[in-house]
Amino acid sequence: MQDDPGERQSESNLAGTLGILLANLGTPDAPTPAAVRNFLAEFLWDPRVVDAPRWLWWLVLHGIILRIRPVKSARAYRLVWTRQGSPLLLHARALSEALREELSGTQCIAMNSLPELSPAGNITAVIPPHNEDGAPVLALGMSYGSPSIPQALMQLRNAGVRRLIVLPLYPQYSSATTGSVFDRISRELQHWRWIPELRFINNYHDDNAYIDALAMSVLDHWRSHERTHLLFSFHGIPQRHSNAGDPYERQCRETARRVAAQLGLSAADWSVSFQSQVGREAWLRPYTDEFLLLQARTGHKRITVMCPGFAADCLETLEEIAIRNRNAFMQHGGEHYTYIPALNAGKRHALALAGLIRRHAAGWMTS
Ligand SMILES: C=CC1=C(C)c2cc3[nH]c(cc4nc(cc5[nH]c(cc1n2)c(C)c5CCC(=O)O)C(CCC(=O)O)=C4C)c(C)c3C=C
Ligand SMILES: [Fe+2]
Ligand SMILES: [Fe+2]
Repeated sequence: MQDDPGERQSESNLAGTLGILLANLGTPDAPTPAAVRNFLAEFLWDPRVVDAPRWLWWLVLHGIILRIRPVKSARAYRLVWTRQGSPLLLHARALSEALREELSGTQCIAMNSLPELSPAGNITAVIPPHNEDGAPVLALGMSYGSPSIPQALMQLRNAGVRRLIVLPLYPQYSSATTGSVFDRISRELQHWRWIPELRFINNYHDDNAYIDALAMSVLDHWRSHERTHLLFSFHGIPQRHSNAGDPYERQCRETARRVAAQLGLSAADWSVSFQSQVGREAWLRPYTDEFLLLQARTGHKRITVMCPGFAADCLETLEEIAIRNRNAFMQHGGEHYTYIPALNAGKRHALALAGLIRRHAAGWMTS
């Protein structure tokens, strides 16, 4: 059990700062086989990601996968790696900064001024907590690799956070991603003496401002690129997860439907597909790579692709969609292929996430 600095704080600090934990998947520390191996060993051992029987999976993972995949994946990572490191981490850090900026005019309501606690029933009293301007404190934590979720939680705890909103940067809920964030947090909090108040954002697949930001990013793109058939490509999950009640596929399709409706597209103008499948079992269909080859040969030879499930560009969008699938599409008869970047640290994205946080902080914040 870890002692909590909060326990040693004065009465006035019981007000407690509001903390925001932005969570994402994680990425290797370097585009090398050794670093990718470390990352994959942690990631692929998570039973939410691969739910095969443990002893069998341990043998397959360590005996086969971790001997082959790190070399292949490191090669792919090298194609998108930047001077400042992994694109996923760079974009997530920039988004976190943009969100901090967006929330900087917002103040926490002190715990002891909540309506039910205030004798006067007055909720306007605002006591600035530890950070100077009273704005929430943000930390970025990854489910695998670093900065880790435990590191982010520690940062928030050291800043005096007593109320915590967790925002997994996955617009569509899936057990493999959002569920893993929850597991990682609850595992860490088992060691804390004083657990903070906690709100967990489950998904935001149909949030108006998120849909709006996506639709505007398409329009922005089409201002300087040809307007073509629009493909919404989402990361896949095993079909089995979907059959067992994971709402992911339904939420992906709803996001796409809402964006298409906002753009005024007819049914023939857009499609949905699922990318990045791993292993031999059936994943959600249609597969993005197969769908694109079919289009290149006999369907829409001019295509625009976006990946609304990725809050930040990463290996799966930059290497798989913008490079690998593009090359295959063009080599098999395709004529035009462009990729619309993820929302990343864009103003509309930060605004959408800030709105989401404000709504989930009802009673905890004032603007
Ligand atoms: C093996 C099972 C996997 C499941 C299930 C899965 C679901 C899933 N993943 C994301 C988002 C990302 N995945 C990323 C990389 C990645 N994913 C898998 C496997 C599964 N993903 C692997 C093995 C890898 C590593 C790269 C590789 O070797 O191909 C990333 C990018 C990380 C980066 O460093 O850039 C993201 C983001 C979602 C949203 C999802 C389910 C909905
Ligand atoms: Fe993945
Ligand atoms: Fe991949």
